[in-house]
Amino acid sequence: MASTLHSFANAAELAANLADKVSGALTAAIAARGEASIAVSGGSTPKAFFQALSTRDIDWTKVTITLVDERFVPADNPRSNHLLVDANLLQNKAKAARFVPLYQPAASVEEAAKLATAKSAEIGIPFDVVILGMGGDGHTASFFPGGNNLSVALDPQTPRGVITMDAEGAGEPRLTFTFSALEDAKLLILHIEGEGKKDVLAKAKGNGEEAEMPIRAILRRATSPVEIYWAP
Ligand SMILES: O=C1O[C@H](COP(=O)(O)O)[C@@H](O)[C@H](O)[C@H]1O
Repeated sequence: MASTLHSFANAAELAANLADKVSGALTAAIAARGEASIAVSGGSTPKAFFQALSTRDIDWTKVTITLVDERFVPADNPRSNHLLVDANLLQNKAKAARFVPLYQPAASVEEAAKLATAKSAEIGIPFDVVILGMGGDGHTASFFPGGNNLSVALDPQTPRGVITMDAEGAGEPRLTFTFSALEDAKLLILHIEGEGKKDVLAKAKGNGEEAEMPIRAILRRATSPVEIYWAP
């Protein structure tokens, strides 16, 4: 599917424009179905966008928020994506939203993935909005190059749900939605910032294996168009 690049002068401008775009999509979903869903990424990039979105005038009581991926750490761990969402998105008007975490306090990450799959199955499909990030190694969600479960994660036949991922570049064991759960979002965004990530994106758009740069799976095979939001 095609991708479109939206470039902004700076991160603040990007955050405001992306918050407007997402707010419009969530509001339209609520008008059409009475509810809306959004899966967001963690990492360092989305903070300003989360803060902008949290102030938007949406009927947040009808919005379910989840994560595209998470570390297998509890929500009070500084590396938790849940913590980032709590501190920056589940604030202001967005405090009224429902949050479905991927981390579950289970004995193993495999057990947590099963529990997260069951809990997230209650969210309507496809997601109304998915916001992906991208690492400098070309990973997105927790689709890491060299990941032990990468081929399963990227296989379009793998059912929607949450699976585990171990990879050298990942730090902790990870929980991630599968490609099949993310690729058909009604609004599919790739949010990246910095010249370095623009270079990584250009490389990902070139020839090469998906396993080498898993973002390629999204750029090449997502059934929804990919809206790329970039600022220096
Ligand atoms: O590990 C992760 O990293 C990516 C990118 O993070 P960033 O710090 O470079 O913005 C993120 O999209 C993913 O959700 C997160 O778990």
